[in-house]
Amino acid sequence: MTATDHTHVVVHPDADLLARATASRFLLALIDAQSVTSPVHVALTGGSILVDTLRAVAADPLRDAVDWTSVHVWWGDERFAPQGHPDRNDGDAHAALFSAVPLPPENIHAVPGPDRVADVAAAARAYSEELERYAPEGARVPELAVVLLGMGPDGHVASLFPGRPSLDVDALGALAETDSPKPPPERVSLTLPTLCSADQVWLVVSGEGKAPAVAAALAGTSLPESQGGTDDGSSVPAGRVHARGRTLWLLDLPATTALPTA
Ligand SMILES: O=C1O[C@H](COP(=O)(O)O)[C@@H](O)[C@H](O)[C@H]1O
Repeated sequence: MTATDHTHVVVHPDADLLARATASRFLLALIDAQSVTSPVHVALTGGSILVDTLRAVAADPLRDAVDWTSVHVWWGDERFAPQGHPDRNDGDAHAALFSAVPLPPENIHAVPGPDRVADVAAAARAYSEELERYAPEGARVPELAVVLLGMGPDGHVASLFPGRPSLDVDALGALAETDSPKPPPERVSLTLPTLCSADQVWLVVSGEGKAPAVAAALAGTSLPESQGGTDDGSSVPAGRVHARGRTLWLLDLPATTALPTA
């Protein structure tokens, strides 16, 4: 199903197939990107289906066709917690994937936690500086080949939540969220323009609980306040992410149940 010229919706029967198909698609995208450029920058986030996808990447034989030494991993968002804290997104990704592939530790760009910087604002500043260090001459952020995003039932992506001022930050880089409606409250997120600067953004969403947010995002509308939305007609955050190249919605069947039937 095609939603617009650059936004495409792909539906898989269940969450397991969604994770495995997304994993193979991701590995092919890396192999493809490596045929024309090096290094290749990607951004990951947390969330249940994303971790299952990373586990499927580790189990996919295609992983051996990737030159992991030229892959750089960034975080779409990270919770402001010390290294090794269970709240952090990077711990899950390490267990699911990084421990299984020859990705050099220096290519994994972790967001600093309270064990390394004074506060969440300093963490966001440090991450923006790190992004700029890897950006092409004159740019603020690296060229992200693929950004993998999960989505919350309220339509949030990375740590950009409905109705929060962080959604309107128009600078490239990272921002500090100090009052996330989903715990923990302090997080660092890539800004919306940074997500949209990627060549491809893939929104990977599973489960009926997220179906209303999928439908709202694809229609460009809000959710009711009772579902964590703003009820003001503006698009849920996920619906505001449009990649420079292709935006892919990768869904399982239950996540499509609120979409209008063709
Ligand atoms: O808080 C977060 O939530 C979203 C979605 O998580 P899920 O468990 O409902 O799939 C995630 O994508 C984001 O990175 C994370 O920090």
